[in-house]
Amino acid sequence: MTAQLIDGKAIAQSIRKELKQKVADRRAAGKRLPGLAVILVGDDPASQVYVGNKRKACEEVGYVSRSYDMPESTSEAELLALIDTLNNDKAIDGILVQLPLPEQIEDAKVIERIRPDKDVDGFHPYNVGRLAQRIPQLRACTPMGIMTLIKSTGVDLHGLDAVVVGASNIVGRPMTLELLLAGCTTTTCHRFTHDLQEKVSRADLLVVAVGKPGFIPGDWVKPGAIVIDVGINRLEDGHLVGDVQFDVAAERASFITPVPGGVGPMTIASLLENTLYAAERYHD
Ligand SMILES: Nc1nc(=O)c2c([nH]1)NC[C@@H]1CN(c3ccc(C(=O)N[C@@H](CCC(=O)O)C(=O)O)cc3)C=[N+]21
Ligand SMILES: [Mg+2]
Repeated sequence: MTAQLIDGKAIAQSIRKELKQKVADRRAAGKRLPGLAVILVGDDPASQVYVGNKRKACEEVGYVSRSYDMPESTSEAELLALIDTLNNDKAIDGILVQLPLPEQIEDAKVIERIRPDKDVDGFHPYNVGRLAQRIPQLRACTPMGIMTLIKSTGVDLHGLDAVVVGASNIVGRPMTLELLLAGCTTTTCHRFTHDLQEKVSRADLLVVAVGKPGFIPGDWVKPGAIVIDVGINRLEDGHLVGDVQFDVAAERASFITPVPGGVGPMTIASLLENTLYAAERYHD
């Protein structure tokens, strides 16, 4: 392998260490602990793993972590009522509603009900709009964590051709906005894109978030490119793999993220950063 691994697990760990110190400083100054409410509706096993990791990370850094587990049958009105309560709760700086939600609940309605100053996922149209207008406040966690990973390489991003594969509201779109803000020339690819290989193979910086194991063949990667793999796909044998064919891509890339231990832990680190930001900027 010629690429350098970007160790998301280690970088996330060092962010948590810094946050833990900041929480200790707050405590010493007689300030309140940051508080995060994590809501899980239903019993999707992957969601349970992610939410468990978020709650654990919260406790590690010393935040108040409140958990709400609601049944699959929860109505939209019941979930909105809980959000209203948490919106008015002075001990809560951030509210995270784990996606996907059961089909009787409209995601957009729930996201828009969360007060923008408690939207630590950065999914509310207010916060997305702030990023689009290059005055970000709370930023979507996965793209924010990826920017931290990319910055750790020390590579100057100005003028790089960046290609994002995937255009979801939670990763692809805000990712493109982040890269644009950082000075890249951005291309966003999606299900209607013609000649994906041609786009991917001219990327100096490639971010893939499609959720299909090995979707991008390694030999599409431009020699020297930075490759960020957001996919977390569990194979039948229990193995986790990304959206990029890792072994071949790692022979060509300059830097590459592993799966697991790349983007996933950074998503959680960014959530914790956002929660402290919300406390300090909006609620102190
Ligand atoms: N409202 C909301 N906010 C989210 O941020 C959100 C969400 N909904 N729904 C689902 C996605 C996915 N996501 C992950 C978080 C941590 C890992 C993570 O910890 N990954 C570990 C491995 C985890 C494993 O073993 O499966 C790693 O990559 O090393 C992965 C994925 C947050 N998401
Ligand atoms: Mg992720």
